[in-house]
Amino acid sequence: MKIALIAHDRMKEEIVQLALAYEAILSEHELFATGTTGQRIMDATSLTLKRCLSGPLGGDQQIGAMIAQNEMDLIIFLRDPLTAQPHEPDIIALLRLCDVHKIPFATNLGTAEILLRALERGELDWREIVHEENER
Ligand SMILES: O=C(CO)COP(=O)(O)O
Repeated sequence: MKIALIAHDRMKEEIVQLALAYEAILSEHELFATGTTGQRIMDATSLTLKRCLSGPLGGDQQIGAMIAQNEMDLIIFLRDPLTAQPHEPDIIALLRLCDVHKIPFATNLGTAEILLRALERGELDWREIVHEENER
């Protein structure tokens, strides 16, 4: 599965802790991240992530493009609910595309943990069927 991990600055420590706690599960998947988030996770874990640009420089849009092509299977995006972001339109666009393609999307730690446990139990395997149908 292709999983994107993204966090705003005030949430970076949370996503690093999440990646550490779920490293074994995450290591079985293809991981993507926005620039700084990806670097922080790679510095703290043994995970390898494909890093896009930093969010404000277009990283959200790069991940959004993958979602638009229905290539992304799970998004964990720990958004900062208390700080305005200069690239808010990119963030909203990413969210909207997840809804268009029915991609599981977590915006906080509570939901992120539920989704990662569901992933471990194989409850997101329906995404493989979506990919097979897209290839036809
Ligand atoms: O701004 C972001 C998401 O909107 C995250 O970008 P960075 O991971 O580069 O900080």
